[in-house]
Amino acid sequence: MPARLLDGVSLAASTLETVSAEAVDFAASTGRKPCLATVLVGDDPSSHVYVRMKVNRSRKVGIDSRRIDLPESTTTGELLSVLHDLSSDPAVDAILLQHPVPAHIDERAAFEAIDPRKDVDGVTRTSFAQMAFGEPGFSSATPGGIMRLLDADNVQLAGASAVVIGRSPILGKPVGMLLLAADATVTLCHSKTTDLADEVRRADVVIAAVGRPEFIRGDWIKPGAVVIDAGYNEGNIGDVEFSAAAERAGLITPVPGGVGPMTIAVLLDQTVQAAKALADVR
Ligand SMILES: NC(=O)c1ccc[n+]([C@@H]2O[C@H](COP(=O)([O-])OP(=O)(O)OC[C@H]3O[C@@H](n4cnc5c(N)ncnc54)[C@H](OP(=O)(O)O)[C@@H]3O)[C@@H](O)[C@H]2O)c1
Ligand SMILES: Nc1nc(=O)c2c([nH]1)NC[C@@H]1CN(c3ccc(C(=O)N[C@@H](CCC(=O)O)C(=O)O)cc3)CN21
Repeated sequence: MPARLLDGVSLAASTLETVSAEAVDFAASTGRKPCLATVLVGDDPSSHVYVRMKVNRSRKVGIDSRRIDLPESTTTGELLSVLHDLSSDPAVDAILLQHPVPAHIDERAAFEAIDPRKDVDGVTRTSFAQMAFGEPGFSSATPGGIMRLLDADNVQLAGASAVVIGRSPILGKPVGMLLLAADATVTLCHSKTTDLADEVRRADVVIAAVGRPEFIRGDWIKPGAVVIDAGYNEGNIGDVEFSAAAERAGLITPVPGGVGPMTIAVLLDQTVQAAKALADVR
């Protein structure tokens, strides 16, 4: 029996209705809109597309954005200085540094230059620790979106075997922590994993976060499994071989229309939460 679809478009739309109402309330009480700064280093065309989507969506829900595009040749020191300035700028509530940065930049140092109170993309070690310990704080945007999708469909995670393919700092690793905090038995796979097919075959919940089109084969999927495809590759193609996987899965996210819209919804939700929290202490 073919899988049911997990609809990220409608969950994102309902989330953003609430976010938009909160942004209006914030503006009414402070006289300004919440403000998200996006920082992009280099000229990767798909990164520009993602940032543009985030900026457009912000505007629609009543969030201002400040776009900072830096050249490929930017040094770690220059990037840290931009991020420190944004962190101390009272007109900025939230900061997103687009991953990946060029290889010559120390990405971890850059993420740590973001004030954790403005870390709405959940990339600092403070946010990571909060996710790992199940404490309140900002989730990484995509992992947070994945958890909300699972929750909206009442997917049982306690005791489930969850297999994550990918361990990037913005996706695989933090989603692993959130699944663990939800009492799943978690396996994180990566490029050195010896038998990926074998790991995936055991999974009740599969999270694909590799960045390779249709890399996860449909016939690896355990019948009835929940398949979350976070991959977003050239041509709007996910990391899962969708049509074959949908024949076996119980529940599956489409690409587009699954995880992507939820990433932006969580980012903007957390932007309004950051603005409110900062306004209280300023
Ligand atoms: N929809 C959204 O909102 C959203 C958000 C973020 C990312 N994405 C998409 O998700 C995908 C992953 O993004 P990312 O930023 O996490 O990518 P990334 O930083 O390039 O990380 C990719 C991960 O996949 C692993 N990997 C690579 N080749 C592998 C192989 N042959 N077998 C097993 N694992 C392998 C890597 O392992 P090593 O660590 O060993 O190198 C790494 O951990 C991309 O398609 C990206 O566009 C979508
Ligand atoms: N720091 C950081 N945080 C991120 O969340 C992030 C990055 N970096 N780098 C790039 C990836 C890719 N991301 C995204 C975010 C949203 C969509 C998205 O909304 N996709 C829609 C399709 C929209 C369209 O193509 O028109 C979808 O339905 O999947 C895709 C990729 C977010 N990403």
